[in-house]
Amino acid sequence: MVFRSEYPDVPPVDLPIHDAVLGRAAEFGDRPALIDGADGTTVSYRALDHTSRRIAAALAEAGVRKGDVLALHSPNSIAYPQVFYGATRAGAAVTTVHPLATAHEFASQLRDSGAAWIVTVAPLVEVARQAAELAGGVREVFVCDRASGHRSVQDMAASTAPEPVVDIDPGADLAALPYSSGTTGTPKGVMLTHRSIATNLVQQATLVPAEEDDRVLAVLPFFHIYGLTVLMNAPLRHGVPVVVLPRYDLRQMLTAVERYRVTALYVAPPVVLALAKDPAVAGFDLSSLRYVLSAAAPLDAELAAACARRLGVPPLLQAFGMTELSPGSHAVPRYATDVPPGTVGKLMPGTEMRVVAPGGGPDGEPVDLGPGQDGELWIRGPQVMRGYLGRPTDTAATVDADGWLHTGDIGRIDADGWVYVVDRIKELIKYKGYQVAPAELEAVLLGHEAVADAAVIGVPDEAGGELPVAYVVRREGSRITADELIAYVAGRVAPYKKVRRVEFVPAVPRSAAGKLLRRRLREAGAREGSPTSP
Ligand SMILES: CC(C)(COP(=O)(O)OP(=O)(O)OC[C@H]1O[C@@H](n2cnc3c(N)ncnc32)[C@H](O)[C@@H]1OP(=O)(O)O)[C@@H](O)C(=O)NCCC(=O)NCCSC(=O)/C=C/c1ccc(O)cc1
Repeated sequence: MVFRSEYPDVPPVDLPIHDAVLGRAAEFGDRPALIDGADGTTVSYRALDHTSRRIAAALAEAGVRKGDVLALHSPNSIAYPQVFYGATRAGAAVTTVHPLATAHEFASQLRDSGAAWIVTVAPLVEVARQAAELAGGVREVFVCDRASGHRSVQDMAASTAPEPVVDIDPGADLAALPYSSGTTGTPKGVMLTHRSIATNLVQQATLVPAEEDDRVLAVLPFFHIYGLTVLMNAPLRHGVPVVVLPRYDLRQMLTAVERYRVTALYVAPPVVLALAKDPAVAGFDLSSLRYVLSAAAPLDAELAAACARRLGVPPLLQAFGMTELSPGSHAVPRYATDVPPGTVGKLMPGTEMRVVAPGGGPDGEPVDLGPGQDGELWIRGPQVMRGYLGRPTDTAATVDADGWLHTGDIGRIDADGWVYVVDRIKELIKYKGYQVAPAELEAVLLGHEAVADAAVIGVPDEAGGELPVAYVVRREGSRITADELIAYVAGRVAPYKKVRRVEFVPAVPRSAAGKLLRRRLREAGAREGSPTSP
């Protein structure tokens, strides 16, 4: 049984992403496109369009060619979109890098993506240099600000080189190459074409349209597809100013909402928790807010209601998607009334969904379920990724021959077309809306000489959503402590991936073939209530 969107189809947007987003920049002219939420520096639409063209010219002169991959390694800033569209105009695909990635993590991404160019910022330039050295193949490291020995994007924006003429095929050429763990394993490059991202903008805007006088706050990171598309591409396409913050800090966020009269807040559940409960919220004038949308991780319905009540905004909107969906497949319509609590919304236009029984029928064939029944959500539409870069087996395991993306999430649809996500079959841990791949942490733990075996699972946590917890089998004779192992892992991974607790066990569950059975650990934990209490 295939569920179809109730909205009229949208035609695919066959434009390069910079044209899809900045096509009306001249019309928007001097209107602010980007406002630095910390110091108020403003970039107009005209200036954004102009600088992105000049940066493209300078990148082309430096040697960037169509098909190259450029790694963008920076917290949110008003330079970020300028570099992004500059790179795509030069024909490059942008692989976005977490600013807190370790040099090793960054080097893996550089190697895997084949990136030849890096754009970073002065505080991170050392890590970028190390990563480039480890990976090899990087031709130049640029900076958005200033760092000696590196060309600055600020100077490149004044380049007099000719703007490159690049023939982009929107349906085939990649605009972005974010990394996602998908349903299993370690991070993989998600191939998103110009067309998949641009079309998803239209799909999304059908349900959550921008108003002429909206102001969006970009506090979530641009390096994730949520930030890149919903906070950067989407508002800029409609002439809406984006107030940019470098990182999440509750007071700084509230100050920016008050000062710049922000109307739309796009967040993840940990921010909803703070908005609902933190005493600081009461000290700010947040009356400009018209709506709050939460995505990236499951949101508790009562928490959502408490947040809306406190802020005096309509019930919180949710959206659902994943990096592999450019990123959206469902959203609660901005102006809908009578929205049932807890729903992630309705199918976006041009999007189909199946709800499939996990495990399938007797021969493993998919068994479709009807409304009200819980199953794995399968999605098909123009927003589905082209695949994982260089990984045909992983791609085939995620997007089947008929184009259905198997999300790894369990959900259901009700008789009115509202969709709910209730569980997850993929083994990925979601910490504050960030993906943490258990296999990656297990590999780090197994690299320690005192560790004979290890398994990592997520356990529920109010503030983080889920916390990565490790079950470790010590080598005979070893007396290593939990704290020592926690510190060992923390020294080797980005902070959001830290193992938060370690339990020593005699063995971790494995199948006869040696496959780790993480689900067994989770089930054991659920039976005991608190599997990991110290
Ligand atoms: C704003 C959050 C929610 C909370 O921020 P935070 O509490 O400051 O923590 P961080 O997560 O930034 O940092 C992790 C840790 O690193 C630490 N950290 C911080 N900066 C430092 C430092 N410079 N040195 C060292 N340590 C540090 C920080 O203190 C923290 O430590 P700890 O408190 O122990 O966890 C942040 O986690 C966040 O942005 N999460 C969202 C991630 C995200 O965008 N995911 C999207 C994936 S794509 C997706 O789901 C798509 C959805 C979608 C679907 C459909 C649609 O239509 C639209 C969208």
